[in-house]
Amino acid sequence: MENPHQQLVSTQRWVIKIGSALLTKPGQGLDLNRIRWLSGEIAELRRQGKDIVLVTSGSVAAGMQQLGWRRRPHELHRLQAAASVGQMNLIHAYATACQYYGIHTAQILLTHADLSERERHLNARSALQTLLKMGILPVVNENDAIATDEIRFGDNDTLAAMTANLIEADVLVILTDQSGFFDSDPRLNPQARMLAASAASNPALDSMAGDSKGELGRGGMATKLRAARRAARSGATTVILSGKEPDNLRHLAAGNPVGTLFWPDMKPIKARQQWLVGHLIPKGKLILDDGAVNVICGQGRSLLPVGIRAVQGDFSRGELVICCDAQGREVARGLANYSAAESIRIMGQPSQAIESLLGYVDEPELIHRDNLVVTT
Ligand SMILES: Nc1ncnc2c1ncn2[C@@H]1O[C@H](COP(=O)(O)OP(=O)(O)O)[C@@H](O)[C@H]1O
Ligand SMILES: N[C@@H](CCC(=O)OP(=O)(O)O)C(=O)O
Repeated sequence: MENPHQQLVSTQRWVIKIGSALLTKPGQGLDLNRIRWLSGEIAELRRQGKDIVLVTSGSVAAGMQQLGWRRRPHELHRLQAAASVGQMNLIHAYATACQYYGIHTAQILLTHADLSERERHLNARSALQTLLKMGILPVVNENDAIATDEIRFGDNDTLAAMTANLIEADVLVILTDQSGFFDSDPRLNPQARMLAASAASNPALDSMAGDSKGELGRGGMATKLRAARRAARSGATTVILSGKEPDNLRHLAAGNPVGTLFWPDMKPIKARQQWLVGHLIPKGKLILDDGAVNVICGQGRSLLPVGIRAVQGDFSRGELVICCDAQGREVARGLANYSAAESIRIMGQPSQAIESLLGYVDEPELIHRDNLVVTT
């Protein structure tokens, strides 16, 4: 591809994520100046006709400064307190900066649970779509005040990618403190070289992305790479870009080669299946024999109990499970028709035996093909 950035010129719907590393300095709260000029850049993209959803970090750092805390706390209840205090300031900073450009802003706070429950997922999507239609800039963050480990996105890279899936964005821009994605962590290796572009699924990228991060960041590059791959599932192109250089967003919109671009090279999955694999939390694992792997991956068939060799975890009927090959590599995800205890009793057996083994039969398949998504 000659200049893969060129394809961004004609794109319409962008999710832009602004990370903690960019917005805050340890102990100094929010960088209001940066919020102001980034808002100006976003205003310019909107003037060019793009629909923008902003995903922003910064609530914990802002709250820490207001509460006079010098170190990011580790205890969940103190993080929740800092985030609740800081979120007020964060949203106020964006609202004020955007008002200057005549832009109305709206706050959307999400937890993983909001996106994993189908009805709430659809509600979040329609809320974002309505705001975009009305010309309002949605400003999204994790609802840290109520997020426990069970329902946490964990880092805003994941939240931004899920938001991109949710609204089927064309582009996900991850603004951070580095100019792009390097072949090793530039914080640790001064010789590291930045990549201009890559296919999102390129396996060589895995060993390049370090998990080191700034004092206030959560994910490092590893979560950004995972976010790029997640966004690619709904067909989005991701760009990791420095949010420190004025005009970077404008350059990007003009098709200039700034940052590192990851183009989607996997087949896009339908909206419902995306929700299924991307938003639900897996509750267990099924280990399949080679025959079962071949028919579900190669022929798009349902998974029958006869192809199961082992069952792990504790899941109920209707919950998401990961399907792995005999080597433990994930090959698919899907909604189980039987609980973990029932699956153990019927594994390795033909479907006709389910009734005699359990005393009842719900479905002949352990996972029906409509509820099964191949993920390799
Ligand atoms: N391959 C890599 N290329 C660029 N940065 C990397 C890489 N591996 C690790 N990093 C680190 O990731 C950091 C950015 O992640 P993080 O601090 O979580 O930022 P943010 O708060 O913007 O999400 C960089 O400052 C850098 O040290
Ligand atoms: N929701 C948190 C942000 C989480 C976080 O730090 O994410 P990231 O910017 O990806 O490192 C906050 O607003 O402080």
